[in-house]
Amino acid sequence: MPSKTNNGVGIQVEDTKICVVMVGLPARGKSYIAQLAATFNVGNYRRHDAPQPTADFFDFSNPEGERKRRAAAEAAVADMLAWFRTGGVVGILDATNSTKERRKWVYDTCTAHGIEVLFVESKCDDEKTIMANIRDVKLTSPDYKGQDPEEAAQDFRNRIKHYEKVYKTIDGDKDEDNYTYLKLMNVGKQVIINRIQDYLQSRIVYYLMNLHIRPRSVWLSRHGESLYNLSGRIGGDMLLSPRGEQYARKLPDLVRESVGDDRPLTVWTSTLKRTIATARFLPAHYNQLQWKALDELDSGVCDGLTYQEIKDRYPEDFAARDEDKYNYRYRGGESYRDVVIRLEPIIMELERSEDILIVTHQAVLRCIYAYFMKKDQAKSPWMNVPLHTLIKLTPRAYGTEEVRYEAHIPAVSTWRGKGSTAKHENPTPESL
Ligand SMILES: O=P(O)(O)OC[C@H]1O[C@@](CO)(OP(=O)(O)O)[C@@H](O)[C@@H]1O
Repeated sequence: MPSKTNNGVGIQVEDTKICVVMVGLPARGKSYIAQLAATFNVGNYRRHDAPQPTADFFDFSNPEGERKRRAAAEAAVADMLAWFRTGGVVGILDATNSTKERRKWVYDTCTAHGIEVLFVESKCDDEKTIMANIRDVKLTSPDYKGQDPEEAAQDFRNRIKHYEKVYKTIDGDKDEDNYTYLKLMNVGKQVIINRIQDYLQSRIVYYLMNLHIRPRSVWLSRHGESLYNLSGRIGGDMLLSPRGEQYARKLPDLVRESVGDDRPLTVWTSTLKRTIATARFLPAHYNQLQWKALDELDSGVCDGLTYQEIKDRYPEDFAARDEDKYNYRYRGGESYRDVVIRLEPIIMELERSEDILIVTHQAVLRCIYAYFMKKDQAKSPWMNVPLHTLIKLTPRAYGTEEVRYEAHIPAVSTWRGKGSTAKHENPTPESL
């Protein structure tokens, strides 16, 4: 019997481990979807042996190609199993897994190791989406690095043709009816769900059903420098300093420079004065929404104190927070882990949306940034996120692209190193 544990939101869940196995032809958004957890991308293993193969490598009647692709799949699965043994919970096996034989092998191997399998098939016959994916892959895949874009696109189309010859959709016939699977047709227009059995599987399905693979960007900004930032106090609901006010006035230009004039944008702020004030000069035709879930980490009894005051009044708490900043919960307040959990609806809505600009706070921004950049959430509380900087994140099949726009308006640093109570400390290179 599997044991039961608390999943951090107060719900008892079975101690399950799940391998999400992607299925589908190339250029159907699989790698894009798979960006979102610990991913074992068979292509990355194959590139050790065959860094930039042409399309005929993927011809299923090419024995050399077959052998190398099989070896890559075995290496990826072996590493994934080792990762599960170190405590991993949800792993993604990102490959085409386009034949029944390959799926059976993955299924048998995982279940023999006590790991549940959830197949996620992305089917798509919408030419526009496929072309956009081909363009994206051609621009970002290491397979085509340094190659002529047109030739790369043609070669990639030929590769897809080879896969089409052997590809079998998961059709729920007698061979595959016992599998747990989610089939997403044309980027979620139609969805088929088969044999979803437990809590974790249903959470993954809920999450995947909210994803889309259309191109979009997310812009992130902290509020302008606040009066509390100036005095080194945390939390509160203060207005902006004169330099913070300057940033608010400059933000529309920074946004225009990055977004362009006619692209529609939705702006999300927290419910606190400093983010609302920072967003107030943005064009009136941008939809603006305030989210309680974007409010700054609640510092409970320490709200409004400086780090020195916290250390003087609550020395044990100060030390405990430095010891484990991600899990430490302020008395009467929150931990970073709490913030990550309360951000779930925000992440879900972000995944459903097109272009969004979020004006929020240091702790919240660290968590959102870590999510998109696949950084370890447990390390994110020590990350430096400077004031007066607009960050543009664009999720792509092979990672999220980042561009930063600096307003060149001076602001204090609110970064703090472990053990320090300094008010405006300079960030260390590791924190950047
Ligand atoms: O978790 P640490 O590093 O203490 O930083 C979070 C803190 O960042 C601050 C600034 O120091 O956020 P904010 O951007 O909202 O002003 C504090 O209010 C908040 O408590």
